[in-house]
Amino acid sequence: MTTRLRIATRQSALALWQAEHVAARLRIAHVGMDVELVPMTTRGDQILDQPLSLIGGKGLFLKELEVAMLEGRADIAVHSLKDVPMDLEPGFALGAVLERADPFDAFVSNHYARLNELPQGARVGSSSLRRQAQMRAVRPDIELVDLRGNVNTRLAKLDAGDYDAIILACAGLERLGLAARIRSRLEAPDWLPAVAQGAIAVEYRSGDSVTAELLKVLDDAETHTCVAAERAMNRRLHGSCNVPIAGFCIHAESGLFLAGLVGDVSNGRLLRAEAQGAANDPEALGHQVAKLLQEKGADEMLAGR
Ligand SMILES: NCc1[nH]cc(CCC(=O)O)c1CC(=O)O
Repeated sequence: MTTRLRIATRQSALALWQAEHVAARLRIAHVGMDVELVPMTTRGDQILDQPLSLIGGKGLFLKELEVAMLEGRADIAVHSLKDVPMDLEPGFALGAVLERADPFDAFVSNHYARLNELPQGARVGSSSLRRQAQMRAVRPDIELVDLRGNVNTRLAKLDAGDYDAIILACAGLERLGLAARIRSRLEAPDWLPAVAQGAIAVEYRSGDSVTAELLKVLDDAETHTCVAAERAMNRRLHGSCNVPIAGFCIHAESGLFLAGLVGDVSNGRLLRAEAQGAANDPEALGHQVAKLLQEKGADEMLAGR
């Protein structure tokens, strides 16, 4: 039996919380197992002065962790699934998707309780094209200002007075004990989250069947199914980094329900589509919603035409 499992993780407070959470779950599930964190810095963490889309996208947050697994310095890596590219590097797979936390975005401000209370021309910080496009759609008057860095850095910039409000994921704030910063939720169906937002995933070397077996206990089937539909939609719409795409799937009594959205940051135009599908084929539903969006012009919008 494997007695030791090492978890590669980024060193942001959120990443460490998530890795610790997975470690604690593994220790409970596999009594006597020695579970350790292997914290490391990624290129995505180092380059903070440029938009992610220009420096190589979300994969930058995974690379160093994958190298650690290849070199045998770690056995698994823990990620926010929304930061994981639609196609993993060859030789890697997701061994578990944990039960989803609050999937929605949070409106965070020291002066205003909700989006529609913001004065004309207020400054809102977010570097997410998805958040920017939806913001532009509901409030074309808002001045969108770039804001990168980890959750605490972004809150510090808000508190310094650089912004009237910022948009963050509820899940990240809750995990860091910062739920009190959530002034209101930006909820479906009006405002859609990033594909897989709120879900934590565990990556491993796909040949490592021993580790795969150990991870199974962490998997939440319902979350896994929903994020499979969302990620299938995103993959079909093409997976280039940080695109203005949102998607949210729920498991209703009658099956899966997926809502998708593609936006244009320059003018706040949004394309929306939704469909229902069978719970045993989330990919088919994802592809169906992607097709509906493409029929409305998603490809042209995403290509900037
Ligand atoms: N882009 C960074 C990131 N990746 C995952 C989360 C939140 C946690 C989650 O979605 O599981 C965040 C912070 C944010 O968007 O506010």
